[in-house]
Amino acid sequence: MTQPTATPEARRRPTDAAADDVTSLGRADSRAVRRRSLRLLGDLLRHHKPALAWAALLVVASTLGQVAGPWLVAVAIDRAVPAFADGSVTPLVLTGAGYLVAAVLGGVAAGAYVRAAARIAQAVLLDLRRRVFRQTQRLSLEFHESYTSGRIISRQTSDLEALRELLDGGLTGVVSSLLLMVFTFVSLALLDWRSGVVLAVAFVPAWLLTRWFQRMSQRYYREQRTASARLIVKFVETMTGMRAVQAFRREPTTEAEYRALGEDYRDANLQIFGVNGRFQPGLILIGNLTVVAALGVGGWRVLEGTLAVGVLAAVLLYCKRFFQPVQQLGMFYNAFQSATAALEKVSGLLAEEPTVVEPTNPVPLPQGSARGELRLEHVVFRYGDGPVVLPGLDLTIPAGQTVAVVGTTGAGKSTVAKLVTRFYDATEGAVRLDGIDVRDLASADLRRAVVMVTQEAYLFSGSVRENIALGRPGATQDEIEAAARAVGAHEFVLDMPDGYDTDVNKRGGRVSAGQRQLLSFARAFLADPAVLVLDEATSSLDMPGERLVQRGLQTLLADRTAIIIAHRLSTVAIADRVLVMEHGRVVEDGAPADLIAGDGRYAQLHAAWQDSLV
Ligand SMILES: Nc1ncnc2c1ncn2[C@@H]1O[C@H](COP(=O)(O)OP(=O)(O)OP(=O)(O)O)[C@@H](O)[C@H]1O
Repeated sequence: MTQPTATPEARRRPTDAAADDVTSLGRADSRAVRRRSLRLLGDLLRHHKPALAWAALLVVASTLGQVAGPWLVAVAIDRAVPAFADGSVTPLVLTGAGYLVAAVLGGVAAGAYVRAAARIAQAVLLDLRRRVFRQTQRLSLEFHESYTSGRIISRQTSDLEALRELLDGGLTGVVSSLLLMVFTFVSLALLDWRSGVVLAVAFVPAWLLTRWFQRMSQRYYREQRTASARLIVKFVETMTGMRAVQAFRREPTTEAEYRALGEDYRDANLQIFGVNGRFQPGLILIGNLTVVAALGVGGWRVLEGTLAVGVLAAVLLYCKRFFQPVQQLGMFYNAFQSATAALEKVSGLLAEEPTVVEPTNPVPLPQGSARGELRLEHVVFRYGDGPVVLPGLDLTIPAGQTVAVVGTTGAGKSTVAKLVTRFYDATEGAVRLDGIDVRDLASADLRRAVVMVTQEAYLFSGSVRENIALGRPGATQDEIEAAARAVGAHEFVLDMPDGYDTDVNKRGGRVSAGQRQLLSFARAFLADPAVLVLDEATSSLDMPGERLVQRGLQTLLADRTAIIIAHRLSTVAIADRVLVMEHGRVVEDGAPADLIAGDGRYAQLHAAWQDSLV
């Protein structure tokens, strides 16, 4: 029943988000990344088949309208004008009318095509935006602890923006340009195959130049996107850590780092322009040389009398037109490259699998709710393929017991909290709630039974009421107030400008660290879990604040299993049992009074703490 835990090897997928910052991929990886991007694109477009077919019809119609022009010019010069000279006006009127109809229909179809393509593009972008957001919420904490928020922001912003730019105009242009080239070539070959050969020969250097451009710009676009992501990451990191930056006078260093990253980004952009600067004129040159060659060969044949003047005119128009879309294609190719690189990154993010997986056949809790007995059975744990943090932990916490976990920093206390709350899965062994492996519990059941209150006590934008109600959506005002009263938050909430309706992000709605803590206690009280995990919950409080919180805490902990990870030994006093951890092992385990009476680690810690109070 238990889900197999992913091995570190299985978790490392070089083509996925882990390889995000790599700019030059090997051939196989590059192909895998491309396949993944195309799969995503195919999946996104799957729902738009009728609309795509309609857009394809429109673009074909508009291209036919465009390539009909030179053909009609040839007919007009070679047939209609001589016929007119002979007194017959009908051929000239018909070709003129045909030209007009082709031009109008081509224009109308082109307009309709742009609108149809834009509708598809916008729908695809909305879908992608939602997928990225849903995926980032779905992924486990392990992912978020390594894939920084800055990188996710750059997926949601600059990468989706690059895709938007392509889909908004570029792609429509690429499709119609390609089609125009193919149709132009076919029309030319049908009209005069020898000129078709001239064009085909000229296409070889153009194709080689385009391949070179593709290769170079692909590399530089990858570099550009990576440089842009790094820039965003640095910016977000500095902004979120502004207090630390200012407190430690890191401004000059961060500025220098940011400047260096900005220069990398500039250089990456310059490289792209360098490649462009060679590609565009190269193509123009090839295009003009082709026109010269077609004119030379065609002119000779006209003089020989083997080619009609009208056909030569059409040939020249076709040759000129053939290279126009190639140039356009080159320009769109930039947007295309940028978007491909973005799609590669976004598809990498979307291909990530949560490391904490929902069981396929969840085991229900007996009687629908948990009692709260926790058992860690020979739990071995390491983060990814890092060093072993917990070498083998056996621990039983009976339902209703309050356990304080203390120990040196880095001993593995928070790790135990993350395993009990199943933000991570044990590498070996099992964590059981009421005898059931937490990996077999539906996450809804687990989250209802086990609630974690962290030091940051995060408040979402919205009112105080909404923030408390997060504990139990649908709770009544009375229940919310009762929860706030129970933990001692009611009074200060009433003192706020709009009481429970105060917006926590508006002026006057700002709360202190201790008050925020109490609000998160109220939230947890309302959730009424069987097991409560408090990670460093009291460490940021001053003494009076702490006393207030201490009282709230006692109410909160009554009748439920609790694990408190605390640096403040005053919190430990309310615990039934203390665990002292060191290097991932429990080195002492007993009632606080018993441990203080002894001469172990906790007795020393306690004595040192008491000394610090006087
Ligand atoms: N997300 C992570 N990725 C990799 N290693 C981690 C991660 N979180 C913690 N560690 C490592 O695991 C070990 C235990 O960390 P943990 O946070 O559990 O310690 P702790 O006892 O809670 O420490 P503190 O009291 O300082 O919070 C440390 O060596 C730490 O470097």
